[in-house]
Amino acid sequence: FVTTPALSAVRTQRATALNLIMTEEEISAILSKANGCVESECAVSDVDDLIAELRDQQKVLSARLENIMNAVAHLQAANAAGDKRKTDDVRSIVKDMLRVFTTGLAGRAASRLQGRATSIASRTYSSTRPANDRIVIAVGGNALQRRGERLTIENMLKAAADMAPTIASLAREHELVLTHGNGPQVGELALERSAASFDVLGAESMGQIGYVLAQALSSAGCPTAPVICQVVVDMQHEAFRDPTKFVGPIYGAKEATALSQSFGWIMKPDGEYFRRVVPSPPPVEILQVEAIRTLLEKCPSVLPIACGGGGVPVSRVPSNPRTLVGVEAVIDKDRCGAKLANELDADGLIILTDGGGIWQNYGKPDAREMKLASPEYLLGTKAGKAFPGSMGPKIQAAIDFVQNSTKDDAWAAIGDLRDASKIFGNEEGTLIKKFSHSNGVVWRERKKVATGIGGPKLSSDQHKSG
Ligand SMILES: Nc1ncnc2c1ncn2[C@@H]1O[C@H](COP(=O)(O)OP(=O)(O)O)[C@@H](O)[C@H]1O
Ligand SMILES: NC(=O)OP(=O)(O)O
Repeated sequence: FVTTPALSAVRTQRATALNLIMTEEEISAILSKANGCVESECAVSDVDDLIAELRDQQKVLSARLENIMNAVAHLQAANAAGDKRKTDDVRSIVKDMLRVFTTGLAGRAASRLQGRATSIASRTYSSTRPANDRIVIAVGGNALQRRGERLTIENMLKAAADMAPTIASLAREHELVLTHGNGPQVGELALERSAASFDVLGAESMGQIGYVLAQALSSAGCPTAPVICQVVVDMQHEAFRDPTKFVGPIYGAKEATALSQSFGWIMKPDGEYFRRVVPSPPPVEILQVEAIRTLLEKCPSVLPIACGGGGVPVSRVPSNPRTLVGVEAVIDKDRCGAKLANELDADGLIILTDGGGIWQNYGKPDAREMKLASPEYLLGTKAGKAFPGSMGPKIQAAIDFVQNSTKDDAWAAIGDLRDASKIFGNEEGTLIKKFSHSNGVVWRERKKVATGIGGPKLSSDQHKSG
């Protein structure tokens, strides 16, 4: 922009083009500070004032630029479907983009208030949810590593790049915190360095995954701040006597016995194969929660990535509780995500997997998927207590979040990452919230057998060692 009074005449003639950059109000705020400075002695305080004004404007312009980049990413994604794209959806995105250009310049205060909520939003999926909910989204370690593929950084980057537009699109509409699993990755790191302890390996996996997600999300127009979180656990918890968390690859029976004898690993069956298990105590205290809250409140355009891998497990030394020590464990990221969501007073918790929602009689011919379930219903079925396989901790996390929330309409959802946008309208996945009719459960009509979407997870689909 130009900082001479002559600008206003030019501006009147080319109002539309210039208004896309700065409003009259914003330009005059800068001009008045600059003119005041030039007309006086340019005192230190005057220049400081001008600098502060310019910095403020710089932030506003960066946010606008980001909105435009988001619009481009969103339109590209919508247009990529070619002949199969839904024209109504594309039109709705373009309308939202127009709204950004016409209402997004209503002055600095409005722009700050709008934050991420109205930056650029496709509202195609939010018809049943108010925009700008505060939501914690948990993605599984398996979402970063497609089943059947080797766990390499290259494959992780590819999986993250596939996932990023979905998360970026939700982040434009809602106030998100992203958390992620680390089961496959932390197990792989443990294979490389068997002497390292799981707190350190956990922190390393968080750094690795946080970086990969940050890179992919940034390319999708969504700036992030990965935070390495420490999470206090109770060393007396029974989880230390009965390790349950699967980490790393699968092995055949002979290989598993040999590894157990060589390294003292505890191996448990996972389907027809075996996998290493480590203790997984519940999270008691998330030490960086205030930092995450501050990020949400002060930097609305930045998406915090927090409590990855359930956080680094630490315990307090009983004789000096300020002193922390690392713990040999891997916390479940869904349970930690639920705690994080409660502590941030979130509206929702979404747990994204590479399967569907919650199935009854999972993997059997008479399987059916829950569309809507109340926490009470889930607690009363084996789902809430001893649901087999990996779904148990997810269901428990959803129940914990909804029941511990101070909000009556708090909700949790479990579904496939690829269906993330449809989860909001309850078109896909399972929604968990308080309700009393229909005995606390509504079944999804159309899917009859859980052998396609949400079908049984075969161990042979998982990544193998090496
Ligand atoms: N009752 C069930 N309903 C749906 N999925 C189930 C059920 N029981 C086990 N699963 C399996 O759990 C998987 C999700 O768990 P997991 O792979 O551990 O998730 P993450 O993505 O967090 O690593 C689904 O893809 C599905 O194969
Ligand atoms: N820490 C954790 O729960 O990781 P996964 O989701 O990958 O199992």
